[in-house]
Amino acid sequence: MADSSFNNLTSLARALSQPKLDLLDSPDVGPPRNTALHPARRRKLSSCNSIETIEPLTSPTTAEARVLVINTGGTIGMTLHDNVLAPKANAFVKSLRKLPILHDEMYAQQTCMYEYYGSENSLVLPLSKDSKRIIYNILEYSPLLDSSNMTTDDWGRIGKDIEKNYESYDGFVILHGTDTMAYTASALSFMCEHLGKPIILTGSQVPIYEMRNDGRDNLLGALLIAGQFVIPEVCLYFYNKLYRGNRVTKVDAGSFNAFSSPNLAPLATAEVDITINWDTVWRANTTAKFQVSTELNRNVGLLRLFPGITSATVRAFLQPPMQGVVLETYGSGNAPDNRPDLLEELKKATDSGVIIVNCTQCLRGTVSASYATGKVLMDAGLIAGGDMTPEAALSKLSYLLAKTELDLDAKKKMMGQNLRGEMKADIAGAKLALSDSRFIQVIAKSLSISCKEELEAIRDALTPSLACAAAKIGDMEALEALNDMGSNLCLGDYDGRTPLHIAASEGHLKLVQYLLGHGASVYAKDRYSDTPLCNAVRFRHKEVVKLLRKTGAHFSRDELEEAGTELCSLAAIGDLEGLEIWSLAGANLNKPGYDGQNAIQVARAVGKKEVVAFLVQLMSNKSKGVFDELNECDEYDDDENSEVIEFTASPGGR
Ligand SMILES: NC(=O)C[C@H](N)C(=O)O
Repeated sequence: MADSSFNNLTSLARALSQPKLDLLDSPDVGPPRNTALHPARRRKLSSCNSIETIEPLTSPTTAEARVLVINTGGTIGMTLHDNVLAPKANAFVKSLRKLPILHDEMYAQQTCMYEYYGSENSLVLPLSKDSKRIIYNILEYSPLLDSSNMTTDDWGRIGKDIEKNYESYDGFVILHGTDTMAYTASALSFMCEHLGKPIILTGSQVPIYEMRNDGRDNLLGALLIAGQFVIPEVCLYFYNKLYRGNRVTKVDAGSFNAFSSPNLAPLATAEVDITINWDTVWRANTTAKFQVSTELNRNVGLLRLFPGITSATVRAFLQPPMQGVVLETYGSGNAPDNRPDLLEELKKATDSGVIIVNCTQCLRGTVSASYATGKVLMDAGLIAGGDMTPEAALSKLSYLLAKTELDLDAKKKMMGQNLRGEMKADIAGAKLALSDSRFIQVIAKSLSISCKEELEAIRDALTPSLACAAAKIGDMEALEALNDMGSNLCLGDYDGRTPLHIAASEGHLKLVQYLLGHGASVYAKDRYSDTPLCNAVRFRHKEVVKLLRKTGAHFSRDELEEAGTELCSLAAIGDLEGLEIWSLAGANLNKPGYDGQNAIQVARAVGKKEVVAFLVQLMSNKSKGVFDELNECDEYDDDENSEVIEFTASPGGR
């Protein structure tokens, strides 16, 4: 095992022995820019009357992040009517505006936030510990629902709204009642394909309007995580913990600590600090774009076994139009093996094409075929649901059964596979243990370290820089070795620059592809708020830009605003390559610059006919949809390192 770990020290040595270490002399490291307010906002700001008279509220290192909050209802926004709790419309935003921990009115006024983002539903958190401002917009549904009233249509509505707003926000928070939150979280985790940004469901047990409540903390924690960390998962945040959404279940109706994730440790804990368990975070490992599949099949159900259940009950439950059932069995997936009447009903249903998944009634643990009483269910054609929660198994069935492009066998196969971290992956696919790595062994020995936590701390301290060094020189072997020893290839260096930023800056297409296939995020921002796409554009790597765009990378609203001025400058100097790459990256060629003229007008004004012709050609190609061959992926697909994985992914980018 040790041979395949990081024993290829030549590549490490190569990476480390570069005369000048990558980031220090990297051309993309410039003086810190003022990311507090983008120039477009600053321009607006200068037109605000009050600006001369106020103290600046932002430091040069403050960055802003944007989060969309979708308020679907739930106790968090309820009030008492006739002695029972029910949702109250149009009250939530007004109430938050009066809470200083959830809204900084002074910042909003002084930075002209409302002029830029709209005044009705925009709010901003106070400055975070990491000097970030999280601006959030609340989209309130009508009617607001107690989550007991929600259906699959409501899940579809949430999915569509996320898809519609995906490029405008860094993360999403869904306010939702707790009663069916685990179902919605599970369903969204499957519906959101190739997800690259955090979607966090939260709510509360006591309305936010009451003096003692858990709603404020839950909302604040969810906003801080959604705005500050690229966790590309559908999560659930409650009582200081962030969970994977498809691993949770509601376990307590009367406690603030209402949810449990029995088979998976939390993804993050919010204590003195917010600590992310990056090793557990699930990554799409894909070069495909985010999309939401809102088609769900409603002919699914949950059937809980109990001693003495009659075959008539089972038969009635399995009648058409039923197409998929989660059978909640005893212990490690057991059912009576002395009840041929029951087993026959199950077998008849699976033979006729109903998918039946075996999940345990126990809160913790997995189904296995260790008992004769478990094996009979396999023989009856049931699919082992591993350690999935019934909520996850049900919504997975609903999602897969709606996929018209899959035949029954493919659906059955995928039911037993891990698609979004909802069940434990195959042991056979497990990677090296950390302590198997020779590189880590050598360091641990020289530092007299033996415990796992210290080993992990060393790995996490060293490997981001090593991975960036490898990315700088295009050393694929070193990256693979780092990946094999369990390193998280999405972590950034001291400037928050990830290996993907570096590979994109250097134009190492193969490495960019490898990193995207191993959990790297196109949405990672360095301390200057630059993404890998910004870097690839800046250093003119056309193929990298295409691949990043294909994976869903996009400019921010501010960057798109600024693009007009950049395009005008490029047009004025006749830089055709620059114009093409900005266009490839998604810039609107018609966008005016600071003086109101667009690139074509500037080119005409300075007499650059070839630029005018080039821009006209680019625009007409773009409008015909043939412009950038973004959908032509042969170039990437036939590469043996390419992993365009449609549905599966893995934790920690491995
Ligand atoms: N705590 C809550 O949110 C419970 C409420 N009945 C709901 O699920 O909407």
